[in-house]
Amino acid sequence: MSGTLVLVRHGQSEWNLKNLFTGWRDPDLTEQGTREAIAAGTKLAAQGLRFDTAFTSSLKRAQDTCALILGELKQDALPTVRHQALNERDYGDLSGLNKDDARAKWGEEQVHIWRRSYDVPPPGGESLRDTGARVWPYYLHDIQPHVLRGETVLVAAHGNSLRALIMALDGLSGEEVVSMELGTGVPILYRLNADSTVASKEVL
Ligand SMILES: O=C(O)[C@H](O)COP(=O)(O)O
Repeated sequence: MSGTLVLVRHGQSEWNLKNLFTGWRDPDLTEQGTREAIAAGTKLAAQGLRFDTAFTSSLKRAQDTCALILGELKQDALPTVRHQALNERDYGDLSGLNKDDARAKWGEEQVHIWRRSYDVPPPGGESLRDTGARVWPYYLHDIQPHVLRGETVLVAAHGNSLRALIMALDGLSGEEVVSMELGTGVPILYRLNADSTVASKEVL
């Protein structure tokens, strides 16, 4: 057995609440989102976890989630690496649009394809495959080595950047990833084998 990898999608953001496509836009957490991040930290503390390293994106909602989790663990001073490779999928021209308005304009099915398919990008934005093409190399080069050294590593990021990472960790196909949904502030705990394969996965 090697180390532990904890993935957490940020808590509810102001734009999640307003039902807007967000992507690389940078809204704050809502009060509920703040509570969700703190609750994630409480759950991780109850597991007896202590982090050795933390990674987050260049966007506030993930950074604040990361800091709130570390605060719950009394690990506020833990150095945290921020990198845009972990940012949300770029929603391109959909960014800032209301999701229901988009469904009214382009149809339920088209919007679902843009939101959940593996390889169809929203107009001017990234497909999940495009997102994975930046997330996975960053994971392999910058994050995985810490886990393989036996560390406990936190990654606080976004719905689709984490879907891309989980797709690769779990070996899911492009069809299988369509039905994967990640809740805000729900920690997913992976233990890895020394050969980097997944030993266990638990949704907390
Ligand atoms: O960028 C966004 O709008 C959300 O963070 C994720 O949105 P989705 O669930 O529509 O992919």
